[in-house]
Amino acid sequence: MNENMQQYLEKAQVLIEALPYIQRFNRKIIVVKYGGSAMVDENLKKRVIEDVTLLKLVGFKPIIVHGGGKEISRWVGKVGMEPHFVNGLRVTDEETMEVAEMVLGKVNKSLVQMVEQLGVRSIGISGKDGALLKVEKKYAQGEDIGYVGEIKQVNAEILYDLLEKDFLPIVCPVGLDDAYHTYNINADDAACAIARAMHAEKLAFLTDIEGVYKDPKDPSTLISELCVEEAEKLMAEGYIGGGMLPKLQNCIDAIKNGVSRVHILDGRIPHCLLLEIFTNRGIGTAILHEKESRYYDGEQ
Ligand SMILES: Nc1ncnc2c1ncn2[C@@H]1O[C@H](COP(=O)(O)OP(=O)(O)O)[C@@H](O)[C@H]1O
Ligand SMILES: CC(=O)N[C@@H](CCC(=O)OP(=O)(O)O)C(=O)O
Repeated sequence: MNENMQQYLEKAQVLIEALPYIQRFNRKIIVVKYGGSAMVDENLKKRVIEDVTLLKLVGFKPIIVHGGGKEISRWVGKVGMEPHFVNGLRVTDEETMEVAEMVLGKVNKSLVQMVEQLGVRSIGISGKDGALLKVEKKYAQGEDIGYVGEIKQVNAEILYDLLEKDFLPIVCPVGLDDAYHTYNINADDAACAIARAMHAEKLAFLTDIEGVYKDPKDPSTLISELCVEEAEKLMAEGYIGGGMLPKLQNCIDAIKNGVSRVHILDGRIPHCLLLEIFTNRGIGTAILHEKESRYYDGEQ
């Protein structure tokens, strides 16, 4: 066999290895939370969008829920204000809300544009559209943090309709309360609530860190599997900080409420989503109901 033929066979082997995973996730809903921290590099952004588009084209039903926290902070700074967070949630006064909605809207349409460019039909909506995300005011440990919303209802039929018509929905985390005021929603909260309401098979958080660390300053402490009990213990003991707090809290919530597989992945690794879904390479941190192997052989 010549060298060329050998290379072709290796490529075919890679493709055929994806078959059990394609069978397993065929027509299944996968919610991808695309964090603002992993959006800063345009090339990586393109890779992420290519991955999600590929998932759509091979028969999965992906939904993107995006953030944009870093970009919001940049613009908040530009208008002369200081960003403030309590437990990973942005303190959102009226002016901050205005900036956040503008920035998130822009991020939303830029992602739609990239998906459309790859030939897949996409619709970008905020939680206001069709009252997708109904909220009530959220407090951070009793503290008033302004227009921050806690999701109390997801009108999932809008997303089912979009999926039915073969669109790739892209959701931005802004919602309405009963009095039709605008609220800022942490994108991890939005992704989790949507995954629960849509009975998603998988929820993947793409962020800018390898996964959950016991000590973020020590790379050898990366945790590849975390059951709910261990995750709750890590949070209670103060090992988790910043934006990882709402993320991990939402991972636990999703797992407890019927989402089968929840992962925190490093969006800085090109094609991390494909690697996680189509191989058993085990990247990032998998959150599990209880201790089990994160791998499956594709025949379950
Ligand atoms: N124990 C921990 N393990 C991993 N990351 C942590 C931990 N504690 C705090 N973090 C921080 O959480 C950040 C991820 O949250 P965030 O910046 O909000 O990302 P995203 O924009 O993707 O939601 C990491 O970059 C890291 O600085
Ligand atoms: C209430 C709250 O914190 N809202 C977030 C919404 C965006 C977000 O969550 O973006 P990332 O996923 O990139 O962090 C914020 O204003 O930053």
